[in-house]
Amino acid sequence: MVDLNSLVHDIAAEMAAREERGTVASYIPELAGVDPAGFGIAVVGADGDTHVAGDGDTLFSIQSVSKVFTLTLALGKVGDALWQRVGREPSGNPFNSIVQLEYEKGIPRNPFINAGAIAVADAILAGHTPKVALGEILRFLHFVSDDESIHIDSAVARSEQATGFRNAALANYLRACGNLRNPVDLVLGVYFHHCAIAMSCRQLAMAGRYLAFGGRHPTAGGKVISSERAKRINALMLTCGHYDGSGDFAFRVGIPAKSGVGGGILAVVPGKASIAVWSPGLDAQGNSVLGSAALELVSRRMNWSIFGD
Ligand SMILES: NC(=O)CC[C@H](N)C(=O)O
Repeated sequence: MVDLNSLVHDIAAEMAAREERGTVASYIPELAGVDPAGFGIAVVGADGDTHVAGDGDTLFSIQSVSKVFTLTLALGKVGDALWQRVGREPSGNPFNSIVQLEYEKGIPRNPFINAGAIAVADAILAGHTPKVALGEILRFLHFVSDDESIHIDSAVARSEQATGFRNAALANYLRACGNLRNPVDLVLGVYFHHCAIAMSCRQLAMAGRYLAFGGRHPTAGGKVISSERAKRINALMLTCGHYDGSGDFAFRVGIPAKSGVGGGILAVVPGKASIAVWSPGLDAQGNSVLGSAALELVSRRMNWSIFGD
């Protein structure tokens, strides 16, 4: 049996020595200054044991990883009706692509590309103020991670709000197609702020437990969501969680996971573990280079690919 604690420490040491680290996202000015040397990992197992190594307690911008949590909330609010406004297919296009949205008449391919997540933010906003909607998102994260300290990094939110012209284009196009019910600027405000939530690998791995363990909240008891819904969110993470890199990630790692341009990845091994990794250097698809490499090692050493031993 592989000792998980030594494995995460071995991986952190190996990643610290790697030279090929990718490029830090610079299109959000506030993220451009993040040190590419960072690497963190945290694994929470079915027994509740937590293993953390490297910079696993360093806060980073979770960016698109937040879309897993907003999807969970939106499904809780509107149920399967959400699928009339957002699809469930991999996009095969960059996360901020505009072309497909016009071809497909304002119905985003899936809830994890930007257009889909903006429609999801609209479903959560649903006539509330952005402040109330964001409070709900944060409360959910506090609950699932057992950690009340999780907050929004307002400098990152402001930075993206000032430069997020592509996202504004996507939101306006959704609105033009009747797939946005609230004012564009309010929906974008919710979207930019939930992307700007700061978390550590430890907090993120804790937050992912409900997806790894059949919708259950391991410490509070009871269900966060049904096991059916957890299964389906995991399926979307596998097929769409890494944008146009999702196929390659499934091939190499074989675990449902969601990435963000802050360099974080939340990975869910059903029944076995919730894992978070972070390293800010990205590949051409906007996915963490070392984060993916670390998950590939974990998957191989633990035999955790969902596709077999
Ligand atoms: N892939 C990502 O993490 C993108 C999220 C980022 N906030 C954006 O909208 O561009």
